[in-house]
Amino acid sequence: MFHDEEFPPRILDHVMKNAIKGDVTNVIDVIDKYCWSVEIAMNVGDVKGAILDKSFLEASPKNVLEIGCYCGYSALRMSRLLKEDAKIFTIEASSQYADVAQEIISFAGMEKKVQILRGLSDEVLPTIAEKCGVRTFDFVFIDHAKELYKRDLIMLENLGLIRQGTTIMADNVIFPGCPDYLEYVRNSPKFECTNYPSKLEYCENREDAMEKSIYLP
Ligand SMILES: C[S@@+](CC[C@H](N)C(=O)[O-])C[C@H]1O[C@@H](n2cnc3c(N)ncnc32)[C@H](O)[C@@H]1O
Ligand SMILES: [Mg+2]
Repeated sequence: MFHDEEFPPRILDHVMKNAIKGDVTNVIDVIDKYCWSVEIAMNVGDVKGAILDKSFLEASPKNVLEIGCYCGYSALRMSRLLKEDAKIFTIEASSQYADVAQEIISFAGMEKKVQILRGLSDEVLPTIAEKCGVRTFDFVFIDHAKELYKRDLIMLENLGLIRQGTTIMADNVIFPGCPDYLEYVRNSPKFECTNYPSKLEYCENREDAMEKSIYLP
C-alpha cells in the first residue's frame, strides 16, 4: 500500500497539471485531495499535518531537519510556517523520490527554503553540520524507516546536532510503529514526551499517533 514506486511520478504529474505554480498552500491542498480521493501515499497528510504545524509554530525554529523527504509534502507544510531567516534540510535516500521532491518544491516556489540532502541518514548526518553550516537543529521531524528512528535519534545526540530544548516530532509511532524508539524516549530522563493520538494518513479508521520529545539533557 505504501511503497508503490510509481506514486511519486504520478503525483508530480498531477501537481504540475492541477496546482497553481508558486502557491505552496494550493500545492499541499492538491496533493491532499488526490491522496484522499484517488490513492493513499505515505505523506504525513492533512490530519497529522495539523499536529505537526502546531508543534512547529510553538518551536518557532530557525534550523529544521527532516529525515525522510519522500515527495516533499511535509517539508512544504513546514516551509509555509518558516521564519524569514530559517531553513529546512531534508534527507532522502531514494534519488528517484528526491528528484520528484525537488521538482514539487521548486514548483511551489520553496526551493530557497528547503534543501534536499540525498543519501542514507547515517551517511548524511555525520557531515551535515559542516556541509549545511548549522551547529544544532531546533526542530527535527523523523519520518523515515521506522526501525531506524531510535538509531538516528541517538546519532543526533552523539553528534551534538540537537540542543537543550530541541523539539523532535516522530510520525507513525503506532502504525507502522516504532516501539523501540518510544521505549527509548519515554524512559530517558533526557526527553520530555507528549503523545498525539490521530489516524493514519488519508485513513479514517486506522489508529496512528505522533510523539513529541523535547530534548532536555
Ligand atoms: C514516510 S516517507 C516520508 C514522508 C514525508 N516526510 C512526508 O510526510 O511527506 C519515508 C521516506 O524516507 C526515506 N528513507 C527510508 N529510509 C531512509 C534512510 N535511512 N535515510 C534517508 N531516507 C530514508 C524513504 O525513501 C521515503 O521516501
Ligand atoms: Mg509518516
